[in-house]
Amino acid sequence: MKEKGLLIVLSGPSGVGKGTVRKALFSQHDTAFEYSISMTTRAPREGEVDGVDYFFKTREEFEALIEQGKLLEYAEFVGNYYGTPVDYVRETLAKGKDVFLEIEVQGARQVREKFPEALFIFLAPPSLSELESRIIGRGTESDEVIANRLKTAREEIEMMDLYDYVVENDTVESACDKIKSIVVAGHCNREYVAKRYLKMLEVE
Ligand SMILES: Nc1nc2c(ncn2[C@@H]2O[C@H](COP(=O)(O)OP(=O)(O)O)[C@@H](O)[C@H]2O)c(=O)[nH]1
Ligand SMILES: Nc1ncnc2c1ncn2[C@@H]1O[C@H](COP(=O)(O)OP(=O)(O)O)[C@@H](O)[C@H]1O
Repeated sequence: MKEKGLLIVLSGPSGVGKGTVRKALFSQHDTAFEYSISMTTRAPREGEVDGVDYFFKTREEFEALIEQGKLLEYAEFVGNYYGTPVDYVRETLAKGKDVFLEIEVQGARQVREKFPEALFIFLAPPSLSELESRIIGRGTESDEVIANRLKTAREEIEMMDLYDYVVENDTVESACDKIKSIVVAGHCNREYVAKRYLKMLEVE
């Protein structure tokens, strides 16, 4: 029987480039993991498609999903809910496929508790001033929101030590390469641990 797939969690502070790196990863043909499309109550942006970018839900629908235990994790971020559909994740892992989550840090902490065997990757900015430039450069927020995001980002960065790996988002291309290498290493480690156990069983 094929072994269960690996759950990969990419997280990091707001504005570090999680969405950008995730989109770049999934535009590459040799990316062998499956992206788990999140649920959200935020309104679709221009060009976003329901069931492709997100599953767009009303607050009532989202709260019903929480009550029914349909979410592996969820968090409220800048006034909207975001969450990961648990059935998709479990079914895909059971098929032996790797599943990739791109989520903010509160959600990642919940996954850590429920799926301690997942591979946790923290995307870090080259510096705080670079993070500030990226948040400002995105041009989507007011000065007040930017100041708030930066304060939150400092707190989010402090959560870095909960992760297995830190990847610096220097260039998008190099961040993608590093993430792929970590996933390969994650598989090798699991194989190594499984083989060691098998050996132990033979001895006993
Ligand atoms: N906890 C959690 N966070 C999510 C999920 N999906 C997306 N996010 C995060 O929600 C934040 C806001 O995403 P979005 O509204 O698309 O705006 P962005 O700031 O342009 O990426 C980002 O930090 C995403 O990583 C999810 O399923 N769960
Ligand atoms: N490696 C990078 N170098 C320069 N700018 C980047 C890089 N990665 C992302 N950005 C830019 O930083 C901003 C924030 O990226 P985004 O993907 O929206 O972050 P997040 O999803 O973590 O909130 C965007 O304007 C994006 O184009």
